Amino acid sequence: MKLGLIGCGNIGKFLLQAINKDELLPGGKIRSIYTRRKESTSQLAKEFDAEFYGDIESLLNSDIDLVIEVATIEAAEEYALKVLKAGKDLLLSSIGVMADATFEEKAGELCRKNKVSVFLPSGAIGGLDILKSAKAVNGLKSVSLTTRKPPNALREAVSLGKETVLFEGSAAEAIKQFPRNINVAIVLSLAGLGVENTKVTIIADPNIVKNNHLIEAWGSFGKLKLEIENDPMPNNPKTSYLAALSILATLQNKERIVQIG
Ligand SMILES: NC(=O)C1=CN([C@@H]2O[C@H](COP(=O)(O)OP(=O)(O)OC[C@H]3O[C@@H](n4cnc5c(N)ncnc54)[C@H](O)[C@@H]3O)[C@@H](O)[C@H]2O)C=CC1
Ligand SMILES: O=C([O-])CC(=O)C(=O)O
Repeated sequence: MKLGLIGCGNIGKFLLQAINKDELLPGGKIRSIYTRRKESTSQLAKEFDAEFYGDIESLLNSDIDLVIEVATIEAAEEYALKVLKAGKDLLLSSIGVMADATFEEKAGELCRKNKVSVFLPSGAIGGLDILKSAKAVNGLKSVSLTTRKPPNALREAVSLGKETVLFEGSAAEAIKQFPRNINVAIVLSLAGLGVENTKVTIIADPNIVKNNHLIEAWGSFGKLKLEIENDPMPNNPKTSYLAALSILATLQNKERIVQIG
């Protein structure tokens, strides 16, 4: 698998180490990287035997077949469709971009036309397999997500003395107000009841140090209650380590003949 990266912060560096150094994706290599930070990324690219490109067109013209976006929703909005137009598969970490139905439709059209795919990792949560199974017979009735993070992992590091509910509403509204923090709500919506019908609560809790996500759902299958207590990435408390792991796992799974789940 010949891979390109858009963005190279915490998750990007994790992938460089895991794939190019630790060889955790057999036959896979990150060959090309695009960010807007020429100095620091060129240095990183050299260290991990990849090529730095200062513009997206050059990245897309390089010898890669799948692009991993690990930047921001804004970057995903700007570049995702270009990736598909260029005939490359796309893996998105900023899944919030898919909350926009028009964007999702355009991406689908390009995938069909160019015979490419979009991969959406489960990110910092789990339980998507259960929602998908429940939905198979339209038997899913309710899905909610309660995200609880330390204040420094939320927004522009809110400073609060006590537990505070910052948001209650739909996943569609949550991602508008918290584009850096709640991509998980959108992947949950896509697997389940959609962005308008997935309920989200975001709590800043000064008494915790981990990123906590509680998923509750019910339907004709029964009831689901799944709580994840995520260790944060060492250099970015906003991002859970599991989000980075899930990208690597998605790439590993793509190569498997026996598909699990
Ligand atoms: N699906 C999920 O569960 C989760 C998804 N995420 C998504 O992953 C993204 C990356 O996370 P981290 O690596 O921790 O963030 P980070 O802030 O450490 O790194 C982001 C990188 O993207 C680059 N970047 C920003 N805008 C860009 C642009 N327009 N063009 C090119 N590069 C650009 C930055 O220079 C930086 O290198 C987050 O912004 C978030 O959207 C994060 C956590 C969980
Ligand atoms: O990493 C997490 O816990 C969740 C997150 O930031 C997101 O979904 O954007």
